[in-house]
Amino acid sequence: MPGLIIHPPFPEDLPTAPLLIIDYELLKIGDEAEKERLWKAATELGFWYLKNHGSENEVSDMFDVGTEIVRLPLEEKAKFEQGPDGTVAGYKSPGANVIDETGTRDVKEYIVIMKDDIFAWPDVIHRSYPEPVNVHMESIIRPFSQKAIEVNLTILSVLNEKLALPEGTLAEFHRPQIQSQDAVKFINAPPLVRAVSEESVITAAHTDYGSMSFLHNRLGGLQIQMPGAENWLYVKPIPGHAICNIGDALVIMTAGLLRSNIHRVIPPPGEQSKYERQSLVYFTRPEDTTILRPLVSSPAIAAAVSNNPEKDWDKGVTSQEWIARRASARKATNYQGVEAWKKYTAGTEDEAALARELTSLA
Ligand SMILES: O=C(O)CCC(=O)C(=O)O
Ligand SMILES: [Fe+2]
Repeated sequence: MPGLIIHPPFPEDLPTAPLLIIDYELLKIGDEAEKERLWKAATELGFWYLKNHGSENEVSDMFDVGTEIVRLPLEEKAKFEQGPDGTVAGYKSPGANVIDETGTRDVKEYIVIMKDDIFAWPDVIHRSYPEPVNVHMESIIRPFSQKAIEVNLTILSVLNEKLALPEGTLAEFHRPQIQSQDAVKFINAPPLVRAVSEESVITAAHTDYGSMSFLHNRLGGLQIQMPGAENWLYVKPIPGHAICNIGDALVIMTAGLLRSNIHRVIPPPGEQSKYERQSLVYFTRPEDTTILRPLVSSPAIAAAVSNNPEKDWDKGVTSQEWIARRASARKATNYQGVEAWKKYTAGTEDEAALARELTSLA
């Protein structure tokens, strides 16, 4: 039973990133002080821990499902390979993605199950999946997704209020029943001893593509750069706590008021490196046809736009196009050298400086 593995603890002597711990129960009852702390976390760092999220059992079951999938023979998993066209749905085999500008291939594998397929099942909207997905769809994958959507939409509603957007504005762009690139992702990376060298990253530095990510990991390895700093700090996993972060779509929609922080994954530290590293994310992303541009019905966002006329926040692409560009540029088969890698994998990381300037004014 994968769930029974006892991992060594995260080393005590490593510097870690000071993420705020936000209490989901308090957010749900509308606690003003907690909403203010969420706003601080979302604007200053874009990353925070979430406790009392009420999905621990669903998360644990999802780790078991994910493990069952990655244990299938590679030939079986390969039938569901994502392909190079920018779709995020399906299986990604080890080596199918690039982790740096020189074209180094990755060692991790992952399976991405789309929200639209989860709720339409047994009908297929985007694609089909390995058999364990069908077996556990109704009993595990759908209940987990429901909880994750509830958490992410609750957070979006607090941010909507803090941004002084007309009520329900962010919710209108994230209706669960409308097609989007929302997805559950389960990632599996081999132990250091087998295939990963200490220098090699598991996941290249990136910002997330969408709106809100609800992440669960058990071993260290996730790292972030604090605003303005070049060095990487570990985000220490805390049992029962999710890690939440903002993605590019919300940076663009808020003209930089919210922050999508750069992060990467390296092999787990110390004794933990001897173990397989698994993680689970639910990505909430705007509906596919949403055009990424600032929501100027918020006075604060309108001011952020007009105070920075040189900044072109109107990306002229839909959410789906934004995601497809970034996802396809990471495929090893699409790798075209350093310049193309930089250009096509780019997210909103360059807007971070502006976001900082604006939040310090707020
Ligand atoms: O595995 C992790 O802890 C983080 C994964 C991640 O950043 C991602 O998949 O976007
Ligand atoms: Fe990420």
